[in-house]
Amino acid sequence: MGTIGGEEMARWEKDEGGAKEERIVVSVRMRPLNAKEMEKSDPSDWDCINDTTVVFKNSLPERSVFPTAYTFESTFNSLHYGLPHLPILISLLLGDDQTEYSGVTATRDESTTKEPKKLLFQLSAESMVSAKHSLDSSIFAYGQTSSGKTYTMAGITEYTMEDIYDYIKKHEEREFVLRFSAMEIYNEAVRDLLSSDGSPLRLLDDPERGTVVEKLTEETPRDQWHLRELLSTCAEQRQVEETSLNETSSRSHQILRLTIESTARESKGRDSSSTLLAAVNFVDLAGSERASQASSAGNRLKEGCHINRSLLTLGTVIRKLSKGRTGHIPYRDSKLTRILQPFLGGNARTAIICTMSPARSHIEQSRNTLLFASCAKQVAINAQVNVVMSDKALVKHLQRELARLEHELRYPGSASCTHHSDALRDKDTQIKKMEREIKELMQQRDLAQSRLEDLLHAVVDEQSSRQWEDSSQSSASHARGECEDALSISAASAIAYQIPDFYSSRFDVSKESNEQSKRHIELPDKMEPPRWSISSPTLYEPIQQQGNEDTEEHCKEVRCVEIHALSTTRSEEFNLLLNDESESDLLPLIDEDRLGDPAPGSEGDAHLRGAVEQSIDIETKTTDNIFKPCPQELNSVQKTMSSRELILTRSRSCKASLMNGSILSWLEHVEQDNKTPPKIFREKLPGRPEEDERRLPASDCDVESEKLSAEVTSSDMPKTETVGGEVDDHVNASFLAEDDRQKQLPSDQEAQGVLSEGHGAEKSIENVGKDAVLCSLESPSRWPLEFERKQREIIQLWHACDVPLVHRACFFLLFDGDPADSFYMEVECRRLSFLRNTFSRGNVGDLVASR
Ligand SMILES: Nc1ncnc2c1ncn2[C@@H]1O[C@H](COP(=O)(O)OP(=O)(O)OP(=O)(O)O)[C@@H](O)[C@H]1O
Repeated sequence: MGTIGGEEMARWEKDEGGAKEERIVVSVRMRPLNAKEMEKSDPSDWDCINDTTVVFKNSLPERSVFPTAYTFESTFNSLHYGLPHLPILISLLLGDDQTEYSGVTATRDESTTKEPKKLLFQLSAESMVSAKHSLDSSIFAYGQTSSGKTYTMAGITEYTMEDIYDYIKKHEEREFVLRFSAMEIYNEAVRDLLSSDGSPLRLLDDPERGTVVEKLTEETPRDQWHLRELLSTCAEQRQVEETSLNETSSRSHQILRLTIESTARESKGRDSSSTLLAAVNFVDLAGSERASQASSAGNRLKEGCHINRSLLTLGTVIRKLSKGRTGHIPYRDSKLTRILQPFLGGNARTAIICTMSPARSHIEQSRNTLLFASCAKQVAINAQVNVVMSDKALVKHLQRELARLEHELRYPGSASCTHHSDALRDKDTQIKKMEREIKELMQQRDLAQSRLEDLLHAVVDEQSSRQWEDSSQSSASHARGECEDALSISAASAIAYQIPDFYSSRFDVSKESNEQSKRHIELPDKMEPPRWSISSPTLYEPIQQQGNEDTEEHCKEVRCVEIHALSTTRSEEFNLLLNDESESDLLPLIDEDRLGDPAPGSEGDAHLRGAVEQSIDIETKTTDNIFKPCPQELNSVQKTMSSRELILTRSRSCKASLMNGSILSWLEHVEQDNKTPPKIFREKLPGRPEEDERRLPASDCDVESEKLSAEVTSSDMPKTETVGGEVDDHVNASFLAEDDRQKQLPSDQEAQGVLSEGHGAEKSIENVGKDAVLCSLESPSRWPLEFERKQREIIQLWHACDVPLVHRACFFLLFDGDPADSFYMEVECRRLSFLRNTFSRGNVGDLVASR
C-alpha cells in the first residue's frame, strides 16, 4: 500500500497548507443506497460531481433557501471503486494501479484521479509522528445514523495504524512508544472500552492536560497485531443495537486514542534529549436520528435523545468556533465536547469526514450534515508541535530561569529592571501631566462660570445703580462745599481700585517715590499679603516665588472691586475749578494712570503714586475694598457721596482680569454709560492736601489681622464666638455667628429705622437704627459679585441716610458661612480687621467732627 512521501508533503505544505491559516479539514463521503433504500425505490438525490463538490441532483422548489451545491476539501463516493474500505481507496489514490485489502482486489479507474491530499496527509503517520509534524490530531466521523460512519472510521483507523507502524519501521533512528486507550460515551456516561468493568468513569479537570478521564486503561501495544486485537476488543465492548435504520447501529460515541512518543536514539539519556509527543483520536460519533424514522422506543429512544443532545452541543460548539473564538463556547454542555475540547479548534489538527446517504428519504438529515460540514470547515486551528523535555533538561532549564530572576532581584539596576523603572517613571510623569491638565480645565470651567455670574450681576447692578442715582439726586447739593476733600479722596480712593495689570506695572515706582502717602494709610510693608490676593502679581514677590497653587486657586475666588466714587454733578464743577489750575499741577486720575504716566517728579505724580500705593496696599490686604479709604477720606466721602455715583468698573476674578480683554472693554463701556466724569476732569484732579495726610492715624492692621486669623482658624473655635468686639464707644465691629445675631442687634426701641425695607438693600442692611448699621455680608467666595453689590448698597445707604455718622459706625459681619472653611474664615477675619482699623480710635473722632 502506498503512502504520502516526505517530498509530496513538503510540496503540499508549500503549495496549499503551509502558508495559509490552518482550518479543520472537512471531507464528505457518500455511501451508496443500501438494500432497504433500494427496496423502497428511494431515489438518490445527491452526487459527488467532482473531488470537491456535492450537488443536489433534483430541482428545488421555488424560493427554496437551500443551496444545491456544497464544496469541501474532498468529496468521494466509494461506489466509484466498488470497495468498502477507505484504505483501498487511499491506496488507489496514491497511485497504485491495483491493490488488495481483506481479500478484495481493487482496480484503479478514471475516478481515482481525485487526490484528497490534505485528508490523506492528515491521516498519514508522517503528519502525526514525524519530528516536524508531531502534532495532536483527531479524525471525526459525523453523520446521520446508518450513513457509514463506523464503516469509514474502521477503515481509517486501520489504515492509519498500519501507516504508523510502517513509518516506525522506516525511522529506526528514533525510538517510538505507543499507548492506546479507548472509551465510549453512552447515555452521557463514560465507559472504558478496554476494560470489562462497565462502570462509568469520572472526568477530571487537570490544569495542564485539560479534561482527563479518571482511571482510563492505557495499553502499550507490542506490535501492529496487538493493536489490531485491542481495536477488535473495543468494537466488541461498544454498545451496538439494531434499529429500523441500521442493524448494527452504534449507540455511543467512541473515542480511540493512540499516543505516540518518539525520542532520537542518539540523544537518549543525555541532558539535552527531548521527546516528541503526539496523540491521535479516532472519533466515531453516534448518528443523529429522527425518532419517527428510526421507530425507536424505550431504551433506543432514550439513547437517541442523549445522542441527539450531545450532537447538538457539538454542532453549537463548531458553529461558534466557525465565527471566531468570541463569547462563550459551551464545551462543558456535554461530555463529548468536554473531552474533545482540545481537538476542536485547539492545539490539534482536525479532520472531519461527514458521511451521508444519497437517499431522498434522508434529505433533511443530509442537509443538516452538509450544514455542519460547512460550519466545520470555517473553524481555524492552531496546531503546534508538542515537545516534551526530559526531566534533566527540564531541571536545567528551570535552574537557568531561577538564576536569571535572582539576578534581577539582586541587581535592580540591571537592563530589564532599568527598563521597568523607566517605564514606571514615564507613567508617573504622564499621570502628573494629566492631573495638571485636569486642574487647568477645572479652573477654566470655574472662570467661565464666574464670568457668567459677573455678567448677569453687572446687568442687575447697572439697573440698581441708576435707581439709586435717581433717588440720591436730592442730596447732591449737600456736599458742594467739600469738593476739594472729595477730590483728594477721589484721588486716593478711586484710584485705589485699579485693575491688577495696572498695579503690576506701576507699583514698584510709586512705592519707592511716595513715603508720605504710605503713612497716609499706614498699612505696613511687613504685613504679609493675604493668600487670596494675587491681583497684583509684582507687588508681592514672595507669593509668586512660592508659586503656591493654593494661592492661585483662592485667587479666582477673590474679586477685585473697582469703584469710582465720582459725582456726575460735581465733576462739572470740578472741571470748572480745575480749569484755573496749571496742567503741571494737576494730578492725573484713573484713566491717566491706566493709560499713561504722569509727569515724572510732578506733585501730581507724587500724590498719585502715593494714593495708588496705599490703595494697592489696602486692596491687596483685604477683599473689602469698599471700606478702603482712610477715615479722613471717608469723612470727605460722606460729604460728597450722597451725590456720587458708584460705578462698578471692574468686577472679575484676578485671573480673569489678566485674561479677558472682552470683559474689560465691556466694563469700560458700562463705565461710560454710567456717566463717568469726562476724562479731562479725571486727568486734572489736584493733589491731595497735606493736612489730610497728617490726620491719618497709624494702624496696626497686620497685628490685628494675624490675631484675628489665629483666632478664627483655630479648630476649636465655637461657632458663636465673637471675634473682635467693641473698639470704642462708637465703633463696634463684631464677627457674629448667625445664631447670635439677634442677641447683638439693637433693641427695638434703639433701632429706629431710617431706611425702610424695600430700599433695594434689604438683604444687605439687616437693620438700621440710630445706634447701628448691621451689615450682612455673605461669603465672598460663593457669590463674589453679589457680595460686591451688597457692599456698594451699604455704602450707598451709609452716605444717603440722615443718621449721624457715628451711629452708623457699628458693623456686624454676620457669619453665615462654614466655620470649617478656613479660606472663608480668613477672608471674613481680614475684612473685620480692616473695619476695625478703619473705624477705630482717631478715625472715629474724625468722622464725628466731619459730620
Ligand atoms: N461507503 C459504503 N459503501 C458500502 N456500504 C456502506 C458504506 N458505508 C456504510 N455502508 C454500510 O451501511 C451500513 C451502515 O453503516 P454504519 O454502521 O457504518 O453506519 P453508521 O453511520 O455508523 O450508523 P450508526 O450511526 O447507526 O452507527 C453498514 O452495513 C455498512 O456496511
